[in-house]
Amino acid sequence: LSSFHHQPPSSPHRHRDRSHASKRTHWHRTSLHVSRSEPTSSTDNVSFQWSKLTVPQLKSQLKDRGLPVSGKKAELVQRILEHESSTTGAERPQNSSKDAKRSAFPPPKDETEIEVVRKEVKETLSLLDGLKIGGSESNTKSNLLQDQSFSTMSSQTTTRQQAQERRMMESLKQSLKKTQQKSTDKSQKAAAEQPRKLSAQESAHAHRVQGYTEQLRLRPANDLKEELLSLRLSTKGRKPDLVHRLAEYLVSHGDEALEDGPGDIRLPELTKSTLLDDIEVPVSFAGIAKLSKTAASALQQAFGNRDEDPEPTPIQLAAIPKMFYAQQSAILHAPTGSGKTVTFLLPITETLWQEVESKEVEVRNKENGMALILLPTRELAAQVAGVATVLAPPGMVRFVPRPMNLMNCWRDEVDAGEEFEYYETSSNGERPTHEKKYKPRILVGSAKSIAVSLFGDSKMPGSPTNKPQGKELLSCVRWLVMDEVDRLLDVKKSRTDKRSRHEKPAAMLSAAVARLTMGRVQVIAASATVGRPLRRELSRVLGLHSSECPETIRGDDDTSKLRDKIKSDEKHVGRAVKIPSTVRNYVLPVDGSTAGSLLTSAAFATKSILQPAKGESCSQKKVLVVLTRNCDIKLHNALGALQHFGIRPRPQSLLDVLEADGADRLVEAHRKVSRVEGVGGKQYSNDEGEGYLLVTHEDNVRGLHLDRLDAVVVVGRPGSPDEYTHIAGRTGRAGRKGSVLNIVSFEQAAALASWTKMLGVDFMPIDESDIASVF
Ligand SMILES: Nc1ncnc2c1ncn2[C@@H]1O[C@H](COP(=O)(O)OP(=O)(O)OP(=O)(O)O)[C@@H](O)[C@H]1O
Repeated sequence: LSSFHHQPPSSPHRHRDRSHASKRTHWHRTSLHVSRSEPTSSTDNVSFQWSKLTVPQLKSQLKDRGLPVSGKKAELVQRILEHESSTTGAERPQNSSKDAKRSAFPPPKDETEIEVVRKEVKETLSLLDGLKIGGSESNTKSNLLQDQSFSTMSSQTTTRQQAQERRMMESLKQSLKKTQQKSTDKSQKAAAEQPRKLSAQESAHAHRVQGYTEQLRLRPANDLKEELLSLRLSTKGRKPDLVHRLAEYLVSHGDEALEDGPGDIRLPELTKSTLLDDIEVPVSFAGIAKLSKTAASALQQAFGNRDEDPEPTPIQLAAIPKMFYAQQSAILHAPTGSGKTVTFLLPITETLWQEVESKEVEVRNKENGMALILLPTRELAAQVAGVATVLAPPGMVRFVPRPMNLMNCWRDEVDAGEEFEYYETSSNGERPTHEKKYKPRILVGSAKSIAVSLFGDSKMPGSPTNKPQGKELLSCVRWLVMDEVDRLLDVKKSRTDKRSRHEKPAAMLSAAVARLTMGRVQVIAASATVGRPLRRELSRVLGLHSSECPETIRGDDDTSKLRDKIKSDEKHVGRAVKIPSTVRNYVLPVDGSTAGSLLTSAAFATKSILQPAKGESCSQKKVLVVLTRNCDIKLHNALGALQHFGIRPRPQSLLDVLEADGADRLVEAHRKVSRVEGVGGKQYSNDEGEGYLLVTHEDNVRGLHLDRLDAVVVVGRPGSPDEYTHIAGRTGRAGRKGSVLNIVSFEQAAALASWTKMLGVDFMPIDESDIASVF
C-alpha cells in the first residue's frame, strides 16, 4: 500500500482483473480500481489519472486526508496532488496502519462508492427511459430504485449487491446500445428513402410558401389569428402553424392577397365585390346606383360640367354599389376630402327615393326604416345635414342640434298622414315651390345630442324623449351611420390602453340599436384613419365577433387615374390611406416653445400668407388657423393677437361663423362657409374672390369642409399622426391644392419629422421670409 500511496487511479478498465479486485477486499467498486501493476511516475499522468475520478470521489479522498472539500474539480485535484507530493517527500511513520490507510491510494468508503454507483445507475436509467425501452427494462429500473438500502448493509452483502448491480448495468447498457442501433438503422433507412426529387410544380409551390412564410413570420401571432378568423380558418396551434396555414392559403388563393405587403393581408375573395363582377366598369354615378332625378341633377350641378357627367371618387365607386344594391355594412376608409359624405348618404337617400316613388310601399314613415347619422360635433352634423337635405326627398332630414324630445321631429310637422304638400320659398327667392314633403326618416346630430335626447344624462332628471318611444325609435333604425368613427368610439391604440369607465354616447347608441334591431341594421362607419383597434371596438359595441366586423372598403386619392386603374385592376385597393398628395406640408421652427412665441410667429406667418397679391385691394386667400391642444393657447387670445397685428380679412372664430340661432339657420350658415349647397340647388353667393381667416381649436375641425381653403396654419404639434391627418385634410380636398404650415418649437419639429414615414409626407422646413412667396 505504501508503495502506492502517491499513485493515482489508473485508467478505469473495469473488471479487467477480477481476481485482483477480489483480493482487495476494501476496494469494492470497479470505477475506483487502480492497477497496481502499472505504476507511472509522470506527474502529468498522475494528475490526469486523478482527474478521472468524479467530484464526489475526489471529495471523499480529500475528506480522508482531512483536507477541505470545497471548490471546482480542478482545484480538488490540485489539492490532492499538492498534498500527495508534500507527504511523499516528508518523513512519516510508514508503519502506522492508520496513516498507511490514509496515505495509500484511498480505499473509499462503501457509502461513497454506493452513492456513485447509484448515480450512474440513475443516469443510465434516465437515458434508457428517454429512449422508451420496453417493459423488462422498466421493471429492472423499478427494482433497482426500490433497492436503495446499500449503505446499511454489511460489506459482504454490499459486494454481492454491487456485483448484481453491475450485471444489471451491463444488461442496461446492452439494451441502450441496441436501441441506439435501432434508431440509427431507422434514420439511415429514412435517409435512403429521402432522395425522391420534388416535381417542378411542387418545388415552385414550396418556394412560394417559403416566401410567404418569411413575410408572415414578422407579423404578431394575434394579427395572424385575426386574418385566419376572417378567412374562417382554424386559429389553433403555435405561431409557426398559423404562419404555415396562412401561407398555404395565400399560395393556393392567389398572389394578390399579399399585394400590400404582409402588414395588411388582403384577400381577393373578401375584398372583391361580387357585384362589380356583373356590372360593367362604371365611371358615372348612374352606373353605381339608381339615381333619382333630384340626386342626378344635384350631383351634375356640383361635380359635373356641361360636357361631362360627374365622376365618382374611388371610395364612392368602391363602396356605393355594395351599400346600395347589396345593403352591405361597411367601414369607409378613404383620405380626407375624398367624398365620404356623399358615399354614405347616397345609398340611404336613393333607397328612400325608391320607396317614395314605389307604389308598393304603403307606409312611408319611420316604421319603414330610419337612418341615424352620428357625428362627433354639432358643426359637422349641421354640415352633413345640409348635404343630406339636398339629396334626400324633401322633409326627410331632421337635424338634432341639441338634446331634445326626438318625437317632436314628427309632431312638429304633422300628426298623421303619409306625406303633405308644402310651399317653400325657392332658394333664389323668386317664387314659392309646390312640392310634396315627407315625414322625417333621417336623423342627423352629434352623438352626444342624440344620446342625451334618448337616455338623458347626469344633469337631467329624465330623458327628454319618452323612454318607450325612444326604444321604439331605435328599433326602427335601418341605417346606422358613424362619420369620423374613430373619434366617436373609444379606440384603444394598444391592448394595454385602458378604456374609460363610461361608454361613449355613440357606443351606447350603437349597442342599443344593434340590440333592439336584433342586428338587422346596416352599419356604415367612415374615417380617414381606420385601424385594427377601431375594428375591434366597433365589433365590440355592435356585439359582433371580430370576424363579423363590417368590411373595410378603401379608396385612394388619385381620381385622375381612376378609369385606367379600375380597368387594369379591379381588385386593387390602396392599403394605407394617407394625407392627399395635393397637400404640401411646411414646418416653421420657432425659438422657444412658449405660447407667446408660437402665437407671435403664427401671427406673422398668417399675415404673410394673407398678403394681397399685386393689383389686389384685399387678400383672396382662405386661411384656417388651428390651435392644437398642446400649444395651450386660448381662442380669444389667438383672435386678439391676430387682430393686434392688423391682419385682413378680420380673424373670426370658426364656430361663431357656423353658430346661429336655430337648426335651420345653422345649416344655412354652414352652407355659406362650406358651399355644400354645391350639391344640388342654387349656389349661395360666397363672393368667389373674397378671402377669410378663421380660427378654431384642434377638437372642432374634424370632418369640416371649408370650401376652397388655401392654407391651414397649425399652431403647436397635433396630438397624434391621425390628428395631423385630419387637420391637414381641411385643405387640398377633392383634388384641389392646399398647404399646411406647422408653427412649432425646434423639439416639436423633430417630433413632427418622425411622423414622415407614417404619414407619407415630406415636412419641408421654411423660413419666415419665404412664406409670402411660397403660399
Ligand atoms: N364625386 C365627386 N367629385 C368631385 N367632388 C366631390 C365628389 N364627391 C364629393 N365631392 C366633394 O369633395 C369635398 C369633400 O367631401 P367630403 O366632405 O365628403 O370629404 P370626406 O371624405 O368626408 O373628408 P373628411 O375625412 O375630411 O371628412 C366636398 O366638397 C364634396 O362636395
